[in-house]
Amino acid sequence: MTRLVFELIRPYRGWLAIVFGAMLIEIAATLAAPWPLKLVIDDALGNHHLPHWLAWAHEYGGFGKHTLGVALFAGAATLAVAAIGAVASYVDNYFTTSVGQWVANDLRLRIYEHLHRLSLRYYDHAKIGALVSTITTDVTTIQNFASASTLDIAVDLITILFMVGLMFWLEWDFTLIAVAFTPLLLVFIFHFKKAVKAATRMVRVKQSELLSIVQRGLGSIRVTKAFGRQDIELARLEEASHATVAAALRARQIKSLMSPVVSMVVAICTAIVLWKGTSLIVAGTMTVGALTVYLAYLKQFFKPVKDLASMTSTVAQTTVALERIQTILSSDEVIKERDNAIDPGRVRGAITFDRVSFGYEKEEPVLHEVSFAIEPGQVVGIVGPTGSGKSTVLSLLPRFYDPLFGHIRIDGIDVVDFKLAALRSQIAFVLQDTVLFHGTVRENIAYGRPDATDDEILAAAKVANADEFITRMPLGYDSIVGERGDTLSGGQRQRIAIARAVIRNSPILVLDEPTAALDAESERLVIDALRQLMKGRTVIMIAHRLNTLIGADKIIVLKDGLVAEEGTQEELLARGGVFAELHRIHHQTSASGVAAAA
Ligand SMILES: Nc1ncnc2c1ncn2[C@@H]1O[C@H](COP(=O)(O)OP(=O)(O)OP(=O)(O)O)[C@@H](O)[C@H]1O
Repeated sequence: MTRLVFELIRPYRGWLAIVFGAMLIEIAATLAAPWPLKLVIDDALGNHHLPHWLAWAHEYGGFGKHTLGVALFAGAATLAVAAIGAVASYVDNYFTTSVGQWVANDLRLRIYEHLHRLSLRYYDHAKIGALVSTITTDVTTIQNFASASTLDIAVDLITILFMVGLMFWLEWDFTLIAVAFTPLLLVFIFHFKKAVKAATRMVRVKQSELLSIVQRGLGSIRVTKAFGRQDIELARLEEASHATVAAALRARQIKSLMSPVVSMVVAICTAIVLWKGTSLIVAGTMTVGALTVYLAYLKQFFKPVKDLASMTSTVAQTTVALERIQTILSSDEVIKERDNAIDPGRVRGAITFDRVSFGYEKEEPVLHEVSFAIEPGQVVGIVGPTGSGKSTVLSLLPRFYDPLFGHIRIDGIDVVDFKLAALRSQIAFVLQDTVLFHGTVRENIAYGRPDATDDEILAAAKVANADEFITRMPLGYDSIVGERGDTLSGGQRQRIAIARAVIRNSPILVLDEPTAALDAESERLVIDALRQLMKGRTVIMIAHRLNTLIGADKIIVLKDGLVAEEGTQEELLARGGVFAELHRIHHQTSASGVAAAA
């Protein structure tokens, strides 16, 4: 974690040096502030002359030659000290805020970039709400800390040291009594730090859970409404919200003890100083001015101590935030690219699976030694009962996951030897349910290739049978779709997805039953568009409904993660195995469906 902190602040060390300089000046100003008061009490009102160490001031405008001259000097000194302190404080604030903002910016980008590099395996377990919470709240906590307290702790410690030094110089024995309670305070603060940290961590965990629940609940609002289960969602939120309140109150309870304890210690020390100081003045061994400086210091001496005490909670929050960020950054479930990875340019599209075994969890294999070969330009259907591993086979091809054993090759090159971007650019997807991003239709089509020209986008939409409905939209290609944009029908979304794939122009096309959710008319339009898209490409398509195996040259039948059969439709039917059985069930259900409808 320390490494992370150093990495984060390294680019800003110049600014931090300025901040540190400004803070030292502030400390000097703080230490100097009570001295003019001492001058007024001891020298203006007392012996009417500046002390000998200020003799130089006699030369200037009569400062110090008479009572009011001393007072004038004290006044001028107060102003000068305040002005220097104010400038230093401005510089300090300006640069610390900048450091805070930029550190937060760097962190956000770094986490988001890392999240994008993580493999889908990571997201099988991760809670998106918690990740959102880290990239927003935890980063803001660090930003606030960096802006407000980065060097405050160091400065507080330095101030305390200097003050104790000066107090010893003024009256050492007296100081010993005054600060005798401080170690007790430090022990107290140290012990509380641990409790505060644990409580803070719990608060953040509960807050993240809250966000996850809201995110999940709103994400599935259609289902919730359809089943009228708002009460369950509300109850879930209520429970999490109560847990958050309980955790926050527990943390508050611990933190609330800090301030009163410190205040009591301050009061005890001040009482001792007042009592002992007065007796010293009466005995003539101490001046009234010295006691004033002493009391001012004592007040200021406990301010940093108090700050440090209250900072324990800020420090705890920051440490917890850093821990949570570090957990994300250190998760290395990344699909790794080899150092000597290659970009072979456009492939021809030959695909081989060579004894590929895979499981989402190591102990639960989903694919067992799956082997098959696909020629460039072939159309291959993958069929099999539900849960047999069809989608899994497809997600291994672009390396969403890596196989546990075996090799997947494209044009004879192992997919792990490709540069990731090069590998993925060879493959276009049209899936069952297409996600449209918030943006124009144009941008959504160009998502397949951001540098596509308007003409290319138009041509792709035409091939995808999408141009006709897009031009009928009020703003045509500039209509906003996706989240909170115009809603499109399932068939229209699929045709935009096909246009996306057309524009990507990849040699390999992966279809995961893109017509599954469509009515007959939309299905006809989409299949028509797909036929156009499939021309000249290697196509792997998953088919749950066997009639969607449009013009497949070959069918691979999976069962329980094994390749059960392979061949053309005719061959497989003739064989009377798994495929023939699926075919029989399929026709039976279609027939009974037709009978029921009749
Ligand atoms: N992300 C995941 N994490 C853990 N297990 C998974 C994950 N995705 C799928 N599985 C499991 O892997 C097995 C194969 O799933 P897969 O989705 O590949 O089958 P499928 O043949 O495509 O099924 P369907 O026809 O229902 O879509 C199933 O047992 C499934 O529960």
